[in-house]
Amino acid sequence: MPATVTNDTIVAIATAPGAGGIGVVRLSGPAAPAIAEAICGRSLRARHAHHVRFRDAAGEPVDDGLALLFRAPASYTGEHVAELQAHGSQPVLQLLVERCCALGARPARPGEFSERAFLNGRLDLAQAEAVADLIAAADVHAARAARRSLEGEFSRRVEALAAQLLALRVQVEACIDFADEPLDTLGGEALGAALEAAVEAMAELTAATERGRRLRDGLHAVIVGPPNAGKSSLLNALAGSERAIVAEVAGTTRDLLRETVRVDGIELTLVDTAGLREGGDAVEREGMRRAAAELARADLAVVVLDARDPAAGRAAVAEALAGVPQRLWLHNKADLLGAAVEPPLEPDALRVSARTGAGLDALARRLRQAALGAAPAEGAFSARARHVEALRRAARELEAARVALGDETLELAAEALRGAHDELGAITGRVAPDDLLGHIFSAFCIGK
Ligand SMILES: Nc1nc2c(c(=O)[nH]1)N(C=O)[C@@H](CNc1ccc(C(=O)N[C@@H](CCC(=O)O)C(=O)O)cc1)CN2
Ligand SMILES: Nc1nc2c(ncn2[C@@H]2O[C@H](COP(=O)(O)OP(=O)(O)OP(=O)(O)O)[C@@H](O)[C@H]2O)c(=O)[nH]1
Ligand SMILES: [Mg+2]
Repeated sequence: MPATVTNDTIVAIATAPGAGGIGVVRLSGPAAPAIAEAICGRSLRARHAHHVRFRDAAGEPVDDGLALLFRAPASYTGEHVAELQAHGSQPVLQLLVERCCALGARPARPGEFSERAFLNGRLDLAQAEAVADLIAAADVHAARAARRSLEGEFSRRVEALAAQLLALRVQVEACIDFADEPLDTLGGEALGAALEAAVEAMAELTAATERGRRLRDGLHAVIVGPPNAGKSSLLNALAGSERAIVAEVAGTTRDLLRETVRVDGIELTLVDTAGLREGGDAVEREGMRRAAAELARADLAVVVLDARDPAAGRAAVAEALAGVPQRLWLHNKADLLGAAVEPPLEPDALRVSARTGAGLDALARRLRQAALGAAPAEGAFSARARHVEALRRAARELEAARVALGDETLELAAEALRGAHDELGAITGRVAPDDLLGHIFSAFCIGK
């Protein structure tokens, strides 16, 4: 664990900027009690609310409010913490911060309170990230999920898997010590079974973490299809306003158009793209290139075809779809279908009309399913792309361990298992390089 200087005392306004009913200045560090007591002009009993006058250097009252003292280690950061709860006036709060600094505190960096909570073992890294995600949550679903991660739901699952991997490492290391004997006689079969179980647990946790990541970041869905199929019309229908230009001529959309829309409580980044077809002028070809690049990063491709001739555009998009994790096929302009000539619909496709709105409810449900996966949202925890990536790397290491075990190259298996174990450690911060911590905490707001 990286050691940091925590013999200094930090201070920041903990409440949001702007005028408010109440505003809180928070101090953390060894001098927090003395600084707060100097400003309040009296001693403070830990975990008691005192109604006091906050005074400046000249003894003039700055404001009256409540003072709270938390003695280490029973505080958010694990250090001495003091709070001056004043009226929510920015000038008053700034005066109080300046006074704290004159008395020996220094302004906190973004996320520094939570960083200290992490460094003092009050929160692990995934929990500290969940604090920031809770604060930034866009809706109650995301907030509830962040709350579960803050409570340690995600961390416990990561740690359970890490314990499984540790047990495997111990077994493999033990076998290495008896390298002269064949693996069979050393319980190689049980080892293989334990590794399979870990692979399965890893896959399960990765899927749940993916869902948690989508709860936090939303689903990145890219609308693609042949020109004129109604992609821009669909974006407008889902966004509820005329964001994109719609026109009868094919090749209307050239550039990417991004919209954040909420569908059924899920945040979606929807991206409208240029229609894909052979040929086109230079601008249109650039548009198609951008569409393909956007697709390569998508969670979901929403493929829009013309319901009257769905086969027509399919070939043009097929190539671009390779590698996209999920696809949703739409036959748009259903309103133009005469009942008698309906072309058959493939099993997973939806028939919609961006013009009349028909089928858009069903589409919303499918988008929600795509975002959350098949599992219900109950019990969902929030997670970040960083966590998903670490789990993916861990899964690759496990795969390498499986191959190595099959080859009876136990040193390689041990090495791969160690790699997988360390990846999990980086999620909770058990193994955390300094630059990772700096990266994570600097994205917090000041005062958190
Ligand atoms: N006024 C105020 N409200 C706040 C915070 C705060 O710092 N100040 N929080 C800050 O983010 C959150 C609450 N988080 C907190 C976490 C731990 C402790 C604390 O004193 N923990 C001790 C005692 C445990 C107990 O008695 O429950 C400990 O863990 O040992 C306080 C607040 C949200 N609301
Ligand atoms: N009848 C009917 N017309 C539609 C529907 N959706 C789109 N259109 C019409 O189809 C034409 C093309 O729509 P756009 O939304 O611009 O199609 P696009 O796929 O974005 O086209 P490009 O940007 O050129 O690739 C317009 O004239 C729309 O009004 C629909 O559901 N029903
Ligand atoms: Mg368009």
